[in-house]
Amino acid sequence: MSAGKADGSPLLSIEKVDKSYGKQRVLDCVSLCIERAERVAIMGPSGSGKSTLLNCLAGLEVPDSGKISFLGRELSELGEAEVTRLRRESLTSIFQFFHLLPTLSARENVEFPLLLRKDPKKERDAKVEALLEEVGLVHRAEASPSELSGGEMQRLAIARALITEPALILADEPTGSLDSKNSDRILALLQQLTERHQTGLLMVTHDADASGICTRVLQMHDGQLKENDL
Ligand SMILES: Nc1ncnc2c1ncn2[C@@H]1O[C@H](COP(=O)(O)OP(=O)(O)OP(=O)(O)O)[C@@H](O)[C@H]1O
Repeated sequence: MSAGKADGSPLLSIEKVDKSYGKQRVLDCVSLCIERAERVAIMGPSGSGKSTLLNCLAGLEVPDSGKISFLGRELSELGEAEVTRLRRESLTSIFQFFHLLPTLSARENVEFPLLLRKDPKKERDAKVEALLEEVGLVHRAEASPSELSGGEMQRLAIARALITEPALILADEPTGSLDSKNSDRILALLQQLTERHQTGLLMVTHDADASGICTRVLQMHDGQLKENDL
């Protein structure tokens, strides 16, 4: 079970986070609180700081000041190994260009996070099979990622992101490289699976349809985050 899931702290708490590259302030006093199983979209112009915020949340960038807590645990107080484990198991990501492992089959890509934490084979097989079924890819389980369509690759990436039952999925333009039919299918799947598994979703997107599956939509402008009136 994911650390801290049972206590009363919010899923994610961001308090007054600042980040600059040289003289450019990219995140300007960003604060945000996300409750468990909430789906939140961040929209805003190119260069406004959206990916930088996601990178800070994923532990890939370190804010200059401010506080980020995930399930009550402050990221800056965790060691590198713990942040890596968090990203692998509790706070997983999906991306515009999927980031699948090209030398592994579809099934092995989904299984990989469970192998890393040494789950027994029987459990791994059952979980992988169930998730491949949920994303409609059982028939493509032995294919390599390069043999899959863009929509199939993103469905596989979603299965891999969900296999460890994370508390939060970070999604950076998850429909950015898909046509509208595949994009609709991915969004429906993301909504359905995050609801079913009670997984939080924080999505950066330019796509109004994508933000439509979220319960809250925020706007980023010049490094500042503002809530939309829906
Ligand atoms: N590692 C870096 N070093 C220097 N500047 C950076 C770095 N990463 C991002 N930036 C700059 O910070 C600003 C914000 O970038 P960021 O990628 O967060 O924007 P974004 O809102 O995600 O944009 P897009 O919608 O185009 O992906 C941009 O001006 C970018 O050039």
